[in-house]
Amino acid sequence: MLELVVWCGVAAVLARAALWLLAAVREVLHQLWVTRDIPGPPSYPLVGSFLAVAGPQEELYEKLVALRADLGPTVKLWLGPVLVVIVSRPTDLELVFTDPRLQTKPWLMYASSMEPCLGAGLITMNGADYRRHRRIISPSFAQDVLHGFAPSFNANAHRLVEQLGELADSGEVFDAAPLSRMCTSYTVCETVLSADSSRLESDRRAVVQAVYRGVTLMFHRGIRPWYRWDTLFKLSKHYDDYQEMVRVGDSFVSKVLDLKMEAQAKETLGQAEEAGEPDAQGSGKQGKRKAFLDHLLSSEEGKTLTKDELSGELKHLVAAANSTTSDTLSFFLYCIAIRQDVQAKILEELDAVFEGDREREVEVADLPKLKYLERAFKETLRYFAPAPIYARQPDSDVKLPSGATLPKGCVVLVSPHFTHKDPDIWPDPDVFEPDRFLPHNSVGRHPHAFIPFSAGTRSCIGQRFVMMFLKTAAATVLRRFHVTTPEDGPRRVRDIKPIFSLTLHVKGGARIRVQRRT
Ligand code: HEM
Repeated sequence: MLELVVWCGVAAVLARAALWLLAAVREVLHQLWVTRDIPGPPSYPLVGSFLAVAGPQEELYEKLVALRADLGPTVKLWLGPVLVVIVSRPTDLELVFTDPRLQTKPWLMYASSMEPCLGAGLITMNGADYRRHRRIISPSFAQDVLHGFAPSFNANAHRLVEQLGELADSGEVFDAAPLSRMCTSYTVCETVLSADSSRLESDRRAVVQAVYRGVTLMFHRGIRPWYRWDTLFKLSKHYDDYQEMVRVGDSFVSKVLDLKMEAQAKETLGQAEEAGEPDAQGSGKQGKRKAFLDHLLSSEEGKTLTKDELSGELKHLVAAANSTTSDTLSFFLYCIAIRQDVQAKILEELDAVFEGDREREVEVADLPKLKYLERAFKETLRYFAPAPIYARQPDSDVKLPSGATLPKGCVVLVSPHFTHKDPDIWPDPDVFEPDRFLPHNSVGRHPHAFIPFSAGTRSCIGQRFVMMFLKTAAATVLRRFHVTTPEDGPRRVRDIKPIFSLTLHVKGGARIRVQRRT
C-alpha cells in the first residue's frame, strides 16, 4: 500500500513537471512565431544570441549601441530560452509605459537579482502590493516636502565646495565621481532617511562606500543567471563582498528605524526636548525639516507598513537615488569642463539670477529661473541616461503601433540610449547641445523621446528631487569654481566613454581640474 502511495506521489510530481515543461515549450514556440519578423543577431541552439552581448562589462554599452545601429529601433535577442525585445520608438514606448498589460517588472531582471540584497520595494514589486506601496509613498514626494530639503541640498553643496577648494589650491587633476557620490549620499541619507544624527556618522560613512559597490555587485550578479542560486554564487570571488554590503545596508536601515521609533516614543511622552540627542532632522517639536521617512511615518497609511516593508522601501529609495544622481552630477561636470561655451552660459545665467553674488545660498525660488542650467542637465541626461536599461513583461500579447508584437512572457527592454541617440528624433545626436530643450526646438518632438526617468505609472518617483538637488549643487559650485579638463583629457563630449552597470558610470573617472573664480 505504502509503495503505491509513493509511486502515485512520484507520478504526480513527474506529471506536473511534464505539464510545466510543455507549457514552457509552447510559450517559447509561440514567442518564436510571433517575433519572427523582428530583426535580431544570429541565434544558436541553447545559447541563443547570447554571444552578441557576451564579453567584458566595458564592452556591453558599445555592443548595444552597435545592435541598434545595425538592426534598427526594435531588436530581439534570445538569451538562452529567454526572449528579450528591445523597444525604442517613442510611439511604441508610449504604449509600453501606459498599457495595463505591460506594468509588470520581470522577475529575472528585478526581484531575483535585487531582492536578495535590498528586500522587496517599489522597484521590484508588482500587482496589488506595488500599487499599495506607491500610493502610500507618493505623497512623501510632494512639492512642499521637497522644498523643505533646500537647507540639506545647500549644506551638502557647501561640503562639496570645501573639498573642491582644497583641490583648487593644490591644482591637481582629480576624479569628480567620488566627490559627487559623497555629496549625493550624504544628501540622500539626510533627506530620505533623516539619518543625519551624529550617532550614525560612522555607519553613514560605511553606507556611502557600500552603496556604490552595491550597484556594481548587484549588476554583476544580475547579468549572470546562474548566480541566482546561492550555492553557485558562494563560489564567486565577490560573494563575501556582496554579503558585507547586504549586512552594512541592513544594519544601517535598522539603526535608522530604531532611532526614529525611539524619537517618536519620546515625542509622544513629551520628552523630545530633554532627549540627549536632539532630533536633527526635525521630527521633534522644534525641528522644521522633515525627511521622507518622517512624512511616511506620520501618515496614517504609512503606519500600516510593517518594519520589514519599511526597511525594504528605504533600501530601494537609497539605492535608486544614489548612483543615478551622483553619476549625473559627474557626467555633467565632465561635459561642461569640455564644453567651456556651455559653462560660460551657465555662469552668465547664475550671475543674472544671483545678481553677481557668489556666496548667497540657493533658494527654492531661484531654481525655476535657472532655465539654461536645467537644459544643460537635461542634455546630460539625454546623452548619458544614468539608468541605462529597464524592463517590463507583457501579461498577454501586445501589438505595438509600429506593427511588431510583444509576446506574453517576454522581457521588454527599454534603453533610453537607443531613443536618445536616434538621429531621426535628435539631429546630430552626438553633439552636446542644451538648447535642444528650448520650447521652440522641442515642437513636434514626441513626449516619450526623452525618457531618462522612464514614464507612465512606473516612472521615477524622485525626478523632481533630482532636479532640485542637481541645480542647487551646480549653482553653488559653479559660482565659485571654473572647471576644466586636463591637457590629456577628452576634447569632445563624444570622447567620454561610459561604462554599463545598473547605472552608467564614467569609464576611467571624470578627470577634471578646478580653479577658484575671482
Ligand atoms: C538622475 C537621477 C535618477 C534617474 C535617471 C532615475 C531613473 C529612474 C528610472 C529610469 C526608473 C524606472 C526604472 C524601472 O522601470 O525599472 C526609476 C524608478 C524609480 N526611482 Fe529613480 N532615478 C533617479 C533618481 C531617483 C531618486 C533621487 C529617487 C528617490 C529619492 C528615485 C527613486 C525611484 C524609485 C522608488 C523608483 C521605482 C518607482 C516605481 O516603480 O514606482 N530615483 N528611476
